[in-house]
Amino acid sequence: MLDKIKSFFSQNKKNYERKNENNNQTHVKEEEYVPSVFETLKFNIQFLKIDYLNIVFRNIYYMYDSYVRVISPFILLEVKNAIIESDFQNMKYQIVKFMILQFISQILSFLDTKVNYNQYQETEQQVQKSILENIFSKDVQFFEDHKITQLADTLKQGCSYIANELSYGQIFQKFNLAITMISRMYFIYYLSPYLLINFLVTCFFSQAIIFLLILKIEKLQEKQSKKNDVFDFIIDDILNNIAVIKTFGTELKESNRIKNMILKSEEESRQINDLQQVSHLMRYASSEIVNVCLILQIFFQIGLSAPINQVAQSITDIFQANHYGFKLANEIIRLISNKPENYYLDGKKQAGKIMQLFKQQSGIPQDIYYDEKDKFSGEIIFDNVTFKYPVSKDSLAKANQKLQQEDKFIEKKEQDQLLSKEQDDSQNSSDQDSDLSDQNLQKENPKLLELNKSNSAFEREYIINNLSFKIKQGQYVAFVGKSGCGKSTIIKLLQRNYDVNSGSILLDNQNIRDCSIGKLRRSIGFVSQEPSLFDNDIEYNITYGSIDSDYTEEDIQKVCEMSGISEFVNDKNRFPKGLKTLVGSKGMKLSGGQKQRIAIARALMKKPKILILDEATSSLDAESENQVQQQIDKLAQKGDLTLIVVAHRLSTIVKSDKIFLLKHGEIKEEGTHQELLSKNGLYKKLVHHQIHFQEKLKLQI
Ligand SMILES: Nc1ncnc2c1ncn2[C@@H]1O[C@H](COP(=O)(O)OP(=O)(O)OP(=O)(O)O)[C@@H](O)[C@H]1O
Repeated sequence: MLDKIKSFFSQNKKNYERKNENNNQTHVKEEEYVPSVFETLKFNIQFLKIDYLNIVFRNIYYMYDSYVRVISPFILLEVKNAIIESDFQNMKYQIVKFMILQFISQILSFLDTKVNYNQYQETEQQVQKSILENIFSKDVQFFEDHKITQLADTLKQGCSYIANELSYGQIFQKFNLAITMISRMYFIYYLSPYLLINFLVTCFFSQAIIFLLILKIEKLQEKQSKKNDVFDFIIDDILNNIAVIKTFGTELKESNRIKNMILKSEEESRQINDLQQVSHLMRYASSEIVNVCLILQIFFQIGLSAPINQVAQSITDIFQANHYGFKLANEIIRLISNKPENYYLDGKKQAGKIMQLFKQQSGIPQDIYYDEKDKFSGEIIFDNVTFKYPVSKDSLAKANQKLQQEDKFIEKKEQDQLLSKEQDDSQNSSDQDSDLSDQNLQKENPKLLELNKSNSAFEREYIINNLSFKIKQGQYVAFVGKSGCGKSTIIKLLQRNYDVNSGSILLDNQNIRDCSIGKLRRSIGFVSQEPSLFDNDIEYNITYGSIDSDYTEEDIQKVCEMSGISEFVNDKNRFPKGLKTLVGSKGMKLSGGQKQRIAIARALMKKPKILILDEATSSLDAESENQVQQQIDKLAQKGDLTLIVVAHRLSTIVKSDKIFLLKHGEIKEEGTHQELLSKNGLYKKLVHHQIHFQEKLKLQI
């Protein structure tokens, strides 16, 4: 029988695996970390804010409640005996005692719910704050390795999980449940020790069968939850790229992709549902079987000598105990089984995700508290810098997934050979084989690549090679070069998004590795090619750059003039609300040029010492670009700001003090526009190329 059940499961498993072979997952999920119960407890406890009054109250309540639970069946038995013996005085006394005990219990229970709720909320807020601070402390590499939706998920679900685990209710309720279970068992023992033995044996036997079913359900649920993560990721990707989907008219393609995923997951849900129904049925049936066994025993052992109403009451109490007996049997079976990871699996996984988040140390320490006034003056030195991008976890996971698939393929080949040899015994061998392949996938594969270990599969090429240059304070410099030559990488290194592999970057002669990252970031104003705006009004976005709200109306007007915002925001027809106009999600209600100007204003509000414009005017039309350029030139003339411009359109940088021409991460030429032209080198070629291209365009028009 057991073999049949096993082979039914293994057949299902094989079908399931076969159906999933064609499911190409675009997103690779990190291995889940499942901590032990003790680890989880140790981790959770750090968030516990101890409120002694609260603990004392809850302790009293649960002690009292446990006492009532223990004593109640005995009082009711007393009442019955009093009725039988016609001792009405005692009967009245027992009934009043019982009612008072229950009444106090209800009042305490009401107060307890209130106290517990407050405790839960406080803990949840505390956990939220800690997780958020932890996320803020991560460096850029971390966010390249993690999906934002998954982080948001961890933040939301993790908080409620920990808060729930830590609410005193949970801790004491478990204690309370244990006392109740023991007291009920004692009551049955009090009636007859044989009754207790029968009760425990039948409970354990039925629970063992149900446990097997639950294991299967949990495994399926785990697989489904992994699929759901991929599904969430794809939905997120689709929504983020909705404009692309609309432009390419690929709605049907995407909806088919989702439909296929839903169909596959529906199949799994159906399997889970079927198994759950069987398990419910078994649970119900086993409970009834236990009851019948016990009733029979009562009639044959106690019933013959005891009055009928005492037997009836015993049966009622035993039915109640039945429920607790099942619980106890289930927990014990789970603990003694070799599958401890299935014990409170969901909760532990939640804890595991948060623990991983806390364990991962940020490569570059991120200090979020700093002195606003402490800024660099703006002198920059790159001294023999080399750099290559670190290997991302995603590419590592993808490579490892490939290795695992290769292993699985070899494994399958071996299995097929085995199967053809042992055709007679095919069901049993397929069962073992599928188990084997699953275990092999999970066990540590020595071939799997590890992060931070050099491996030819991941050798990245150097993007920056022995780069040295100096930018004086207040200088206006530009970086030019072909796409992919490393211009933006230099900017990222200057902001210490990544650490250099060798050499050093100095600001005011201080290595940026040795100074606070807060000071560095507050000294630099940065405008990227595609600025990201907050879903709020224009003013909020502009003033976002000012940390301590230390600005006046004039400051706002000044940066609006400088960045060319005044020009469009004063148009009362199109912007009736002026600076209070909402920009929409990601600034979608504004044109590319308008967004760009807001980003420039935001960077200027920060009062930086170094302003970096990375292709910042590329999305502006010729007229707007010219206007913004004039403002940039004015800023540069003032000389109190070091200005670094990355530009493709060379016309925008002719006025710069120095131009660096890059090729493969190396400076090939440097000097002013005129100096470089007279060199007759790469820069001149680039200029000629652009002039030629523009003239060609004009002719076509
Ligand atoms: N986060 C990253 N991880 C891995 N490689 C990267 C990353 N960012 C950029 N690269 C690679 O580094 C190289 C230099 O990129 P970079 O953005 O610095 O070029 P660029 O000169 O600014 O190009 P463009 O003018 O097109 O913006 C490119 O080959 C690019 O693919």
